[in-house]
Amino acid sequence: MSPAWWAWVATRDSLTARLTEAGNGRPFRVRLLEQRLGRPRPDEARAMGLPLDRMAWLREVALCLDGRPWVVARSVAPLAQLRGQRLERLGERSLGSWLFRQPDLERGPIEVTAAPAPFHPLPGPWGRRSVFRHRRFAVLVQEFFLDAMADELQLPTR
Ligand SMILES: C=C(O[C@@H]1C=C(C(=O)O)C=C[C@H]1O)C(=O)O
Repeated sequence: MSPAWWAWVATRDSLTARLTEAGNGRPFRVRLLEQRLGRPRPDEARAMGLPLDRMAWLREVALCLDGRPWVVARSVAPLAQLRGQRLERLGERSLGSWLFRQPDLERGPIEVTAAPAPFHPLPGPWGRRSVFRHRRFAVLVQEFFLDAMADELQLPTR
């Protein structure tokens, strides 16, 4: 991985904040693609140490700068660990800006993949995911960086 992409893929603070900054005045927007209850994919259940038959709150968004998707993200929060959080009310507000305001937030190790997003057709160089926990609430956040972002920021292809 090029150092320029590593700086994005390895960042452990809010991607929402970083994208807004990198957008350099371009309007940032979270576009809600899907929000529903359902079963996580088997690899997602494994990443969270969750039995395969458990239901979760699933959310898919595109993080857009000036209307163009730069990142697509899918988040999975097991129902049993929602602890009364009203995540369905987030709508087009960023999950990140809520998450990073939570006290005692812990972020697990970041897993990286060169495979494309399994839930979205737009191509991109890298994907990553990690589990956030605060108290007993847990959410797996998976983010795939898109070619459009590489174009706009003149990043290397990989
Ligand atoms: C975890 C973050 O939240 C971002 C916002 C998301 C959303 O609104 O659904 C999803 C994943 C992230 O790309 C972050 O900003 O780092």
